[in-house]
This record gives sequence, C-alpha cells and structure tokens, in this order.
Amino acid sequence: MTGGGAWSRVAPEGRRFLRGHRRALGRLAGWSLLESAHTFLGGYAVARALDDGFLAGRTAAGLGWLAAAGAGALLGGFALRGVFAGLADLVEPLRDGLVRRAVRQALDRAVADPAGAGDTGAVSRLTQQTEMARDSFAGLVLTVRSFVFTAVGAIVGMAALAPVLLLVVLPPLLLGVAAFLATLRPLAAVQRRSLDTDEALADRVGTLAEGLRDIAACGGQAPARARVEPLISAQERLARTLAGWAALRTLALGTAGRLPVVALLAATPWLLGRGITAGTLAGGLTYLLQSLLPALNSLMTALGSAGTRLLVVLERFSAPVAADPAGRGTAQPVQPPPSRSSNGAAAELRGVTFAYGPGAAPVLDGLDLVVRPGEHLAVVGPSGIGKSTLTALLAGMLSPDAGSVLVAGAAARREPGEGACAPDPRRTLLPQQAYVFTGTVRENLTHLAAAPGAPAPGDAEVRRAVRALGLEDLVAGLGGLDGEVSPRLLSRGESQQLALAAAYLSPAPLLLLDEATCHLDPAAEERAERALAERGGTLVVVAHRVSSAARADRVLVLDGTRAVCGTHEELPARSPLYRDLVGRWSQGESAR
Ligand SMILES: Nc1ncnc2c1ncn2[C@@H]1O[C@H](COP(=O)(O)OP(=O)(O)OP(=O)(O)O)[C@@H](O)[C@H]1O
Repeated sequence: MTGGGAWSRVAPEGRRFLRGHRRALGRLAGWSLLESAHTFLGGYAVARALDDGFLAGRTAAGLGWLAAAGAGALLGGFALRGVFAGLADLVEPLRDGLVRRAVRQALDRAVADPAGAGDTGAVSRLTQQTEMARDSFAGLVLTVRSFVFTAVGAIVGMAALAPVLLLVVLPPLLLGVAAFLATLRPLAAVQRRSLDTDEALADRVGTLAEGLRDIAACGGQAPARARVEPLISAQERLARTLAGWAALRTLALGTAGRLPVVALLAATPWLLGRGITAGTLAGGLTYLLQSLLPALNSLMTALGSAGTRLLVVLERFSAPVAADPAGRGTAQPVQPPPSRSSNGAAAELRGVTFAYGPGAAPVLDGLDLVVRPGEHLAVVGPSGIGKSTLTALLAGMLSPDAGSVLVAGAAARREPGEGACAPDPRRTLLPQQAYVFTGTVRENLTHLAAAPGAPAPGDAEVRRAVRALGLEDLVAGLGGLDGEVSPRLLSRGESQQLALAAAYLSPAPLLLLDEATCHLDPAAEERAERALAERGGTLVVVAHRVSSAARADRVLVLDGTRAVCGTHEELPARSPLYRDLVGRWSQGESAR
C-alpha cells in the first residue's frame, strides 16, 4: 500500500468528518481571523513606526505605532485562547468515533474468524493509536490553521506595504513548500510499512515467547530465529529509508524557511532603487522572521510528523477485516543437514508408529513407505486420518514412537547435539497457512533459499519461478520484485502462491506440501503442482482434491491405520476409500 493508497482511503472519511463539524470549524476560523489581524499589524506597524515615526523625526508617532503592534500581540493571545477552547469540539468527537470504530473492527474480526487468535491489534488501536490520532489531529489543526491565517495576514500586509515584496519573497517560499509537500506521500508510505512491520514483529515475537520453553526443549532455536530475522532486517531497511526522506524534508524546510530572507536581503539595493523605503523593508522582514517563517516551520514539522502519523493511524481504522490479520502462517524453515549416508530413497518410513501421547490411539501404525528421488507422491485420506502427522514426521518435527523416518538416508529428526540449530537443506515443509511477511516480493520469494552454501537466487531465477507458477500478474500488482508485501492485504490464495514460489526456489530436494494449495482454484493449483514437480527433486503433496492426486506419480491412501500406495489408475481396485473418492469426483466433473 502506498501513501497515495492510504490517502485515498482516508480522505473521503476525513472530508465527511469535517463536513459534519462545520460549526466547530467556523468557530475556529473566527478566532483565527483575529490572528491574521495580529500578523498584519505586526509588520505594518513596524514599517509605519520607521517611515512615519522615527525616520521622519516624529518619535511619538513611532512609539504610537509600536504600541499598536504591542496591542496586536495581546489580540493574538486572546485569539489563541478562543482557538484552544474551540479545538476540543473538533478533536474529542474524532477520538470517540475512533474508539467506536476500533470496537466494531474487533467484533467483526472475532465473528469472521472465531477460531483465530482474535484481533491482536485492537488493544493498541483502542489505547495508543486513538490517543496518537487525537494528539496528531489537534497539533495539525492548530498549525495548519495558524499557518493559513498568519500567511493571509502577512501577504495582505506585504501587499499593503509594497506588492513588489511578494515578487521577491513568494517564489523561494513556494518552491520550498512544494518540495516539502512532495515528500509527504512517500514518507507516509514508509511510515505505514514500518508500523506494519513493527506490529508483525511484535505479534511474531509474542507468539514465539509463548512457546519459548518448547522451542528450547525441541531445539527449535534456528527455525524460531528464521521467523523473526526477516522482519528485523525489513525494519532496519525501513528505518534507513525513513532517514533518507527525513533528510530531503529538512532540505525543503531550509529552502522554504531561509531562502525568502536571503532573497529579500539580496534584493535590497534593487528594491531601494525602486523607491521602497527602509520602513517597508523592515516591515517585510518582520513579516518573514516573526510570523511567516515560524508558522511555516511549525506547519512543516507538524505535517511531516503528526500528519503522516495521523494518516497512517487513520488508515488502520479504515482497513477492512483482514483474512489473516497478523500473517500468522508458517513455513517450516529447512532443518539441519544429513550426517549419514543415503540409501537411495528420498524419504523412507520403516514400521512407523506414532501416537499423540502415551494413552492415545496411534495415528500411524507400522507404516512402511519409500519415496523415490524425483517422485511426485500425493497423500489422501479423510480428515483427521494423519496426513499432516505424516508430513510432520518427514519434516522432522515429530519423532516416531516406533520405527524410523529417514530423509535422504538419515534420521528425519536430528537430536540435540547433531547441530540442532544449523539449517537442514534436505526438505522444506509448506503448511496450509502460507508464511508471507512484510518485506519486498524478492525477500518473500527467496527466504527459503537462504541455506548456507546455497547461492542466493538471482533475479533471472526468481522471475523464472514467477513465470513457472504463473504469478506475473500478482507480482506486477505488488510493484515487481522490489514491491513491498503487506501480508494483511493479500488474499489467502495470493499468500499461498508467494509461499509456493518460495518453495520452488528453495534448494531443498524434498518439498512437503501440506494442503499448501487449498486456497487456490483448481487451475492455479494444477499449475503450481506441475511447476513444483518439474522443478526437480521430490514432491510430497497432501492433496485435498482428487485432481491433485491424479497428477501424482503415486498416491498414498491413508484409511484408518491401514495405508495403500499405488498409481491413480490402479488404486480404485485396491482401495475402497479411493474408489469412493474417485467416484464422487468423476460425478462432480460430469455434472459440470
Ligand atoms: N498436537 C496434537 N495433539 C493431539 N492430537 C493431535 C495433534 N495433532 C493432530 N492430532 C490428532 O491426530 C489425528 C491426525 O491428525 P492430522 O492433523 O495428522 O490429520 P489430517 O489427516 O492431516 O487431517 P486434516 O485433513 O483435517 O488436516 C487427528 O485425530 C488429530 O485430532
């Protein structure tokens, strides 16, 4: 999402809010007009005090004009008191509205995803973010209003003294302001991404912290680190970009704030030659130094900090309910390398029995299976039969109670002391919930390729993966390989497609897909599976459609604790369950 996108989402609601509070705005404008009068008097009185008073030898008249300027300052103070009183009528309704919105969003999310972890951002929106919005909005109203009415007073004053002053002062002033305004949107976009990353990081660290004991006990430090490191580097990169834009903004501020004064001083001989008096020059300088430039400085500071912050926070309140608010999906990072010799099979289960707990019935019982190198194996079976358990055993996340699980000839699960923390390039597991993170498209596609010793895939290779999976439009829509990915703005299918492309680029010879294509339509699923099968290496797919099983070289049917393995063609004769599945699928196909 760009700053422009955020602006177009927030602007209509902002206009509606301001239209609904016309009276409060009118009151503020009324008080602010007094500030214009104060500004006007400031420069004008100085000019008159010099020209008609002190320089003309009429000291009393000069003092009189200065007293008028002093009275103007009192008027300004009085006006400010009224402004603050009126400000609350505008700011408090905004805060109340945001609190109502935050509660509604949290309820919507809870209804949309009752099984999910809830809306983890709601507390932040209800407390910190509403207060941020209120303070930023109040600061912004104060400074924008002050700048507008001060500028009116100063410009009218200069025009009244000598219009030629405007010719000298306005061009550098407008140039600086325009340069400053041009930095606002990109700055807002970066700040938004930074906030996104910050929230995702907090969420991810929070999730990991809950399981710290288990992570340490299972030797899962490396995968845990791999889940947070991309976010930390993304945050680092965003901080650098933010600093770059801030430097540009400072340059613009310098141009708008200092150049008009320099221009006026440099043009003094020319102005004096055109009959401009010393008093008029002093008046012009007073407008610049005492009114316009301080107001401009406050405006730019407020727009650059409070303005972009306000835009970012408001955009969060107007965001639709995200399917996966925190991008909580996980891909298991690759595990440590094999240390024993291979027996030729890509993966093998020998008499594997596994139960979740000592008293529980086994999910797998004496299962034998050999997955050949380069084979495409589909695993099917009813819900809860043990398909994910099988992939978790192959991924080394679980240990069998009896028998052994081998990947590339070595135990799938390495024990502590076997380099538990080192990455294992043998396999990559893609679960149903796709892992995408705030970062560039390139980072999302290549993070599984970061195994030690494996060269990072170049852009040509990444583009080949994008083409192989048919993701050209998705990647183009995200802004190309350098485009930023916001997990919450992706559909589940799009997240899965990015995760599949990452798996495609992973150097692991064994890919385990546990319903990793379930949010894709059949055509996209077919394209992804074919691409992954043709990528080389071995592919084990937990299939949720028979069409997916039909594409595989062999199909493993899990049925109770029995398992039958064969080709799609021969299985109906051997497995009643598979016959049923194929029968129902064929009926569905012919009904189309
Ligand atoms: N962490 C766990 N603790 C206890 N039981 C579990 C755990 N994970 C899975 N089970 C149980 O083990 C059995 C097999 O689960 P598994 O997730 O492997 O099935 P599945 O075939 O992948 O199901 P689905 O198709 O619905 O994803 C189920 O009865 C499930 O309830």
